[in-house]
Amino acid sequence: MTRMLASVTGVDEAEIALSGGVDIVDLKEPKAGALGAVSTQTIRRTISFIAGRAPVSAVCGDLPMEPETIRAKAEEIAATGVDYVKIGFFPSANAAACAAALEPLAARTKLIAVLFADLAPDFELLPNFAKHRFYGAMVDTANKANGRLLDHLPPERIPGFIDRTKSLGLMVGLSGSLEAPDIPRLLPFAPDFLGFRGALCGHSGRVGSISAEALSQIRELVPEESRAGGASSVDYRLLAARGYSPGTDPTLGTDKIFVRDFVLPVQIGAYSFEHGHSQKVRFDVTADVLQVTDHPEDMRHVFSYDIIMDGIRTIVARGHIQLSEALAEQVATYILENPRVVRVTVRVEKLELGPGGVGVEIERKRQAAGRGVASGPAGGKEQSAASQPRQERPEVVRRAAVKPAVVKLGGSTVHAAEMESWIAALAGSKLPIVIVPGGGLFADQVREMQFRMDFSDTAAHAMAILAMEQFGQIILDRDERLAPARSLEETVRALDEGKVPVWLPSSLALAAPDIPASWDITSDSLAAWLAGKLGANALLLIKQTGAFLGSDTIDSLTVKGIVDAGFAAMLPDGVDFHLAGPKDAAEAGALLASSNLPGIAIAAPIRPARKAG
Ligand SMILES: O=C[C@H](O)COP(=O)(O)O
Repeated sequence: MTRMLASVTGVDEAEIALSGGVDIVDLKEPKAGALGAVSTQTIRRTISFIAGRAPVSAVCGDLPMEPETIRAKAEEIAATGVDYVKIGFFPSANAAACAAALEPLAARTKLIAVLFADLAPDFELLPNFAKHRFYGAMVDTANKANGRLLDHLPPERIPGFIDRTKSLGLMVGLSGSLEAPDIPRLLPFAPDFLGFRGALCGHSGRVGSISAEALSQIRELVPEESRAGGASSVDYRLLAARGYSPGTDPTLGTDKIFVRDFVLPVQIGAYSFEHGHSQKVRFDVTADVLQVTDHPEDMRHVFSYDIIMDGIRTIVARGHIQLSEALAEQVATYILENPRVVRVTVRVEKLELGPGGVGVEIERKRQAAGRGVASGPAGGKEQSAASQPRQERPEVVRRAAVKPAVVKLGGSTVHAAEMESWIAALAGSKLPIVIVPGGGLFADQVREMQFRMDFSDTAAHAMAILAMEQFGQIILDRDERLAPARSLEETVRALDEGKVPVWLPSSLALAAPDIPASWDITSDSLAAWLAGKLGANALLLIKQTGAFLGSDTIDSLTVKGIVDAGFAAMLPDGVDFHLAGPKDAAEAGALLASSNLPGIAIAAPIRPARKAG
């Protein structure tokens, strides 16, 4: 859930912020620069007034990037007892040294590094902040007269910043002259908080005073975490402005929100001559959006067309796309993730392949049940596992002392340099894990032989499972802390003995009635299946690609082919799903040794309530 941070100058404005339900009260003097500091006396008085009703942060000021200057000021601010200390990192060769100088303080106070979108922020500093035990990082703007955050950091670059910061275990925030229309554009990227000052001051501007009315408008656009123990005070009809619409008013109709003639340079095409450069592509999108009121007055009541354009930009920024159909499908999936959208038409047109345009137009609708993005059977040839009665977990699992995470190591890493580091990281995990080997190159050979020798999917499925065992033997061969596990009993025993079990799937998987013999079911789905059998807390898929984002969903990952077609239906409810790619290998060892999973968390699919039993 994204929290709301409000920058205030002292007790008076803190009172307005608290009354307005702000999640984090941030002390800052706007007249003294981008990160103008207030006096330590003001900080202490404000902390005393707030009395624990909300966390308090305070900024250190626009300081020169000198390690000793930064450290001394941060110590002074921390001594007031604030919950978070925000430190500005302006462009400097000393930035890394400044981060290092703060490590002793970071060990006892939550430090948040502030980078500036309008000052060419160096995101390569993010691993430094993590290394020196910072608590979080955020982006703000330094020159408040020079535009908003999105003017300097375009929407398509934000998911990468957020995902990388989160993957380093840092809290992540966005701010920088944010205004009401920016909020529905930024919430889909799931930052931990959005920071505001200017938008809270109404017409008086950020050096004026914050107003209760302006703050209330912003508050209603950032979904409020339901207060512990109390019912959420939020009117869910208003949450619809950001797509939070558990139950919109059925008496109201739909609006058509459209984007027309939106032309972008896109790397697209299956032909070799279409690779290595971009071509103009025109997008026409029309979304049927559930109304939340028939008297729209402001951003709380509308679905922003910016969300459509940001989604297209974000998808296009991921890299080369083979087919117009795949691009259209990804755009439709992204837009349908917003629960208020009930139908979307997407037209993708290449403009440079001839005198006219060529392309595709698709229409996709939301499934009526539950108005969620139904993730029904993933198109497997047989009945999907999700629709089959769940089998009871064996006694040995129910009695197991630990609930592991299941980690699938992609077989395509078998020839990659980082495979060794992945295996070492997994073998050294303090988090109880079970490794599921991918089929990778061995499974590719099965597909090729099936094409040449024309044997059945059933035979191919069995051979692909044996392919997983072949890669499993390679993994086992690399580290003595690993142990083979063919049954649930062997898996639990290995965990109890402090070993890391490597699942050799043929015994269990070939006998399982709820695993269809289909190419829709690969090691992704089998890892999800095992997670269900073991009652795992989490499932991590380690991929040889990094072409995914925290804003991805299981549906979008399926469309992109990053998870297999059966995965959505096979993933059990309640299992946290994570994805990691090559860039996560470097930090994986440290994270696993500290019982953390590498990679990024992917939102659980919205599923119609499953029938009990
Ligand atoms: O982090 C919060 C900042 O104080 C935001 O201030 P601003 O909205 O005026 O850029």
